[in-house]
Amino acid sequence: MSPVLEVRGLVKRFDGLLATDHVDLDLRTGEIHALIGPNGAGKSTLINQICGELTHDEGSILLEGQPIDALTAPQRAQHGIGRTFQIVQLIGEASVLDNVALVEQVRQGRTWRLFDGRKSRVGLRDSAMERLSTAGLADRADTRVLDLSHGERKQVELVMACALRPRLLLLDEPMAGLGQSESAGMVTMLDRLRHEVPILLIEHDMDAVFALADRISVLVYGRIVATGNADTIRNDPEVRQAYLGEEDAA
Ligand SMILES: Nc1ncnc2c1ncn2[C@@H]1O[C@H](COP(=O)(O)OP(=O)(O)OP(=O)(O)O)[C@@H](O)[C@H]1O
Repeated sequence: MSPVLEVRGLVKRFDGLLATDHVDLDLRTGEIHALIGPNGAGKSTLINQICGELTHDEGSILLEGQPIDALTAPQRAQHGIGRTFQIVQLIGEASVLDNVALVEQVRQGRTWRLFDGRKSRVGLRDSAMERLSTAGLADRADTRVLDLSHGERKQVELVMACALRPRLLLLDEPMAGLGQSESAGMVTMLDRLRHEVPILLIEHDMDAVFALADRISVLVYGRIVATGNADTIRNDPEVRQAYLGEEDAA
């Protein structure tokens, strides 16, 4: 079975800088693949090329075996490349359940109206409630989004991104700005979601990365220097040197 996402020989140059240096990477069904690396290593640049916000100079990107190089960012989103925290916007005055139900409604191709009849409303709310239960957020269903904590909002955004049923999710630092218990909540939630949608995860929180990732790829100066499970990465000499180098510089 081909990987959900395959990046082959990707190159991105900014003037003289090689920001992406012949990167090969794949994302498989059911996995969380973390992309880590020091500041400026090229993680965001790589993710931006995958979702189509940046063009690449060389190489190819395949979604379920099909090249998507010629597709624009909106077209890639339509083909199932999902990315929080940009693709969905929360309606603060509405409940968590209604926010998720609205995304269900949009996915089902209905008009953007706050529910057009009791029957459809019940169906959409049932689907939304199921999603919230799977994510461990059922007890917040009736809470207004305005009344959620920052971490809970990020979790709801993630549920909404999943309600669009993407083929994969690109997550750029989902733990950023979260407190300790909120990070723990996000880790639990991502752990549950991996079976629903494969995730390419950029994250600086190494505890979260080591807790969640099936595989980890390490990017240094635009180049993947190692890919493997947590133990392989922890013991890789080039990785240790890259991170030690960063500590020395601090
Ligand atoms: N639009 C741009 N024009 C020129 N250089 C850029 C541009 N975007 C990024 N760069 C450079 O490309 C390199 C990689 O940047 P990028 O933001 O992808 O790294 P990163 O690994 O995501 O960093 P961080 O962890 O700090 O977010 C950096 O040297 C950065 O200065």
